[in-house]
Amino acid sequence: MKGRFSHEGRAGALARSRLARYGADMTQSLPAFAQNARFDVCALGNAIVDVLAPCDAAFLEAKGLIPGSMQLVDEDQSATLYDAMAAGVEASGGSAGNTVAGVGSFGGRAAYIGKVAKDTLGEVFSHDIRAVGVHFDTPVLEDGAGKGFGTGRCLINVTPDGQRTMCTFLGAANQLTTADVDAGVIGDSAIVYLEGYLFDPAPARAAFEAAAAAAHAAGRKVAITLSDSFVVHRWRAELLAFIETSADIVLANEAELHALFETEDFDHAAAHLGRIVEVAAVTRGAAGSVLFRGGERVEVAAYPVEKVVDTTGAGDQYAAGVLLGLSRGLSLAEAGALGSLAASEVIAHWGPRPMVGLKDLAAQHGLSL
Ligand SMILES: Nc1ncnc2c1ncn2[C@@H]1O[C@H](COP(=O)(O)OP(=O)(O)O)[C@@H](O)[C@H]1O
Ligand SMILES: O=C(O)C[C@@H](O)[C@H](O)C(=O)COP(=O)(O)O
Repeated sequence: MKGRFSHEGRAGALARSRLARYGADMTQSLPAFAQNARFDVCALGNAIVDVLAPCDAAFLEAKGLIPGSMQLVDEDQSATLYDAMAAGVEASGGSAGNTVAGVGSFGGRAAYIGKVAKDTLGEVFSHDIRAVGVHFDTPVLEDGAGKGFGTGRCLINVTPDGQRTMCTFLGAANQLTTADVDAGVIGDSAIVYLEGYLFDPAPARAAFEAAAAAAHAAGRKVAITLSDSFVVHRWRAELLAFIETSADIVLANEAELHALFETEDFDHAAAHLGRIVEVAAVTRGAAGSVLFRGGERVEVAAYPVEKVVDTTGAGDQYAAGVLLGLSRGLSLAEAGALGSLAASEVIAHWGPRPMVGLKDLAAQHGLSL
C-alpha cells in the first residue's frame, strides 16, 4: 500500500487559506509528494495531431464508426476516411498532451513525453505544446516520415450534438519506448500521468511501466486515465492489475468505469474504484463528476455551457484541473471544480485544448491557484 495524500480529509476552507499563502511560501503548502518538484505534472502519451470536422449520424453509420469511441486505423484507412470527411480544422491533440497543455494554461508547470516524426505535423505538435510552456524534449523519430511512421493523427468527426468520434493512426507515436522515459524529469514531477491508450502499442506499454516505477522510486504519485471503453475492453485484466499494483490516482468516464468492472451499476463500481486507489475521479458528462479519497466522496457539478460545440478534450481538460489541484494540495471539491471549469471551456469551441488562459478563467470564477 502506497502512502496517503498528506492533506486527506482537510476542509476546503483550509485548502483555500493555504492557497492564499501559496505565492508567499510554496513549499510549506504542498503535499509531501509534490515537495521540491520542478513540475506539477509530467504526462506520457501518444503524440497526435487532430483533424476535426462536422458530420451527421448517417456518416458515422456509413463508415461503420461507433459514436463516441476511439478506433485505431492504419495509414491507408486514415487517408480514405480523411478524403470522405467535410472541411475541418487541424489542432494539436493527443489525450495526455491536451491535459498538460491545460495544466500549462492554468499556470502550472508541466512536462510531456511522446513521440513525433520529423515532419510538418511533428513541428506543429512540438510548437503548440512548448508554446503553452510545457517542457517537451523527447527525441524526434528521425526516419519515420514516408515510411508509415509519420506523426500520428486522429480524424475526429463531430455530430451536431457535439459528440466526437475518433479514428487514430498512431504512426510515430507507436515508436515510443522505454528509452524515451526520462527518469530525471519524472522524478522531478509531483504526478506522472499515463494514458490508457498506451496499452495498445506494445513498446509504449513497457515505457508506461518504467515511468510508473521511476515516479514511485522518487516518492511521486502515479495517475492513469482509462482513456476509452474499448481500450478497457481490450486490456481489462492488464489495466486492473496495473491499477491495483501501481496507480495512486485514476480518472475514468462512466463507460470506462463500467467496462473495467463489467457492470452497469455506477455507484457500486465507482465506490469500488475509490477503495482500491488513493484518489478516483469519475466523470459523467453534463452530470458532472464524483471524486473519492479514502472514505470521502464528493460530487462536483459540471459548469453550464450555453452551446456544446465539440466535446473533444472534455475528459482531458477535466484531468488537467484535477491533477493540478491535487498536486497543489487542494480539496477534492476544489480540484474537481477546476476540472469542470476547464472542460466547460473546451467543449464550447472546436479543438481539444483551451483557447483562453485557464488561470484567468479560474480567477474569474473565484478559483485561485
Ligand atoms: N454537456 C456538458 N456540459 C457541461 N459540462 C460537460 C458536458 N459534457 C462534459 N462536460 C464536462 O466534462 C467532464 C468530462 O466529460 P465526460 O464526457 O464524462 O468525459 P470524456 O470526455 O472523457 O468522455 C464532465 O465531468 C463535465 O465536467
Ligand atoms: O489521443 C488520441 O488518440 C486522440 C486525441 O488526439 C484527442 O485529442 C483526444 O483524446 C480527445 O480527448 P477526449 O475527448 O477527452 O477523450
